Amino acid sequence: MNNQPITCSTSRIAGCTFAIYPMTDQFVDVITASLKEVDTSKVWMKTTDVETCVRGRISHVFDVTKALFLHAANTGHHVVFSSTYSIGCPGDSDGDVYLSEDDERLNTKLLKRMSQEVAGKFSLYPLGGGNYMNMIYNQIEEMKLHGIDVSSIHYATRLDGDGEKVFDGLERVFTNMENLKSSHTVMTTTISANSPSKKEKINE
Ligand SMILES: Cc1ncc(C[n+]2csc(CCO)c2C)c(N)n1
Repeated sequence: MNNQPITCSTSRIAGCTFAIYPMTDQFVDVITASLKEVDTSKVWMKTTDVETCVRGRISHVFDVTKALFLHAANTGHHVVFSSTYSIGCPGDSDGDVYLSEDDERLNTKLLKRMSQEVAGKFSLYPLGGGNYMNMIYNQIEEMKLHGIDVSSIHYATRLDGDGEKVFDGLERVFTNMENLKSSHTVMTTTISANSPSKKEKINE
C-alpha cells in the first residue's frame, strides 16, 4: 500500500476533475469519441472508470473541458457534465511541465462548429481566507456580463444560455480569482444539455 504523504506544491497549475454522463445506451461511444476528437495535447490528462482529470494552464483546462462537453452534447443526446475546478491546492504537482505551454488554444475551430443551449449551475469556494462572501458576490456579478441568464438558487448560482458563453463566464470567474491572488480556489459545476425536461419546476 502506498502511504506516502502527497508532496506539497506551490505551483499555480490549474486542474479539473470531471465526468460526462450521456443518457443513452451509446454512452461509451459518446464519451470515447469526445476524448478522441478533442485536442488535449497541452494538458496533462488521466481518464479512469469514474472520471477524467486534466491539468495545465487555466486557458487550456477550460478549452479542453468546454470542448469535451460540447462535443458530447453535439451528438444531440441528453448529456450532463459534472466538474470540480481547482487551483492552488497544496498537493500533487503532476503535470507541472504543462505550465510552459503557450496560450494558443487548440480547440477553437472545433468549438466554432457547435451551437448548444445549456442549463447549469456553479458554486465558487475561495479557500484561501479573506472576505469570501464578497468575493463570491463579485464573481456572480461578473457572470452577468457574459450574455447568459444568471439566477439565485440554494448553494449555487444557476446559469442558462449558450454553452460557449457559460464556459467563458466560468473561465473568467476562475481567472479573476487567480488575478485577485486567492491562494486556493475551488469551483464546482453541473451543466446539462438537451434535457427532455422543461425549464419550469418539475415537482409542482
Ligand atoms: C469525461 C469522463 N471521463 C471518464 C468517465 C468514466 N467513464 C464512464 S463510461 C466510460 C467509457 C468506457 O470506459 C468512461 C471512461 C466519464 N463518464 N466521463
